[in-house]
Amino acid sequence: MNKESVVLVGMPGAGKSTIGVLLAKELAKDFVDTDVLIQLREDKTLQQILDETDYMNLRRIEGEVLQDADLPNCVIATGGSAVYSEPGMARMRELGPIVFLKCSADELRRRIHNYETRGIAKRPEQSFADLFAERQALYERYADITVECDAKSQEVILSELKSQLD
Ligand SMILES: Nc1ncnc2c1ncn2[C@@H]1O[C@H](COP(=O)(O)OP(=O)(O)O)[C@@H](O)[C@H]1O
Ligand SMILES: O=C(O)C1=C[C@@H](OP(=O)(O)O)[C@@H](O)[C@H](O)C1
Ligand SMILES: [Mg+2]
Repeated sequence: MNKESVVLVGMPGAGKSTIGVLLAKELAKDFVDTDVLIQLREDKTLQQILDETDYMNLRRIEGEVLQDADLPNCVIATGGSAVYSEPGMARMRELGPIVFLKCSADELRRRIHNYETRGIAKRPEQSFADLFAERQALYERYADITVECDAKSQEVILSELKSQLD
């Protein structure tokens, strides 16, 4: 049996957590959301971590969680800021292919209306457009597979993703 994992990366709102669960079910793999691993390890919500410290601390913790990940045979939904940790992403690559769920800025704005309060690990004054541009390059750098997700149902994305994995 193939014990490889599949790692999903992309902007907040790209669908990593929701598509990840569906993909895990279809591939008969476990599902892990690294945001949940961070919260369990810290015994705090992501928002609490951001409120009590800062975005760099959240990124640091996320990097450690990714580096320590022992997650064979899983679909792994990472947080949008996972790509700031080079060692964390190196560990993800050991576990399996990295899939970039790619959405345009307009599509993300349609899906997510609470960018200021959603707990994004960004500089306080950083605009969404600036964050989008900065991150795009990082997702592209790490992606083995890219799935364009604009204006597609979750079912269509899932089937395109599965055929690219085959
Ligand atoms: N293909 C899609 N089309 C429209 N909305 C979607 C799609 N995929 C996910 N969503 C919605 O976008 C929001 C963010 O999804 P989520 O899986 O939490 O993203 P992420 O984990 O990448 O931040 C959710 O409300 C989800 O239902
Ligand atoms: O992009 C980000 O900076 C973040 C995205 C969140 O995950 P999702 O991408 O699943 O929303 C979560 O990891 C954290 O709040 C920071
Ligand atoms: Mg998520």
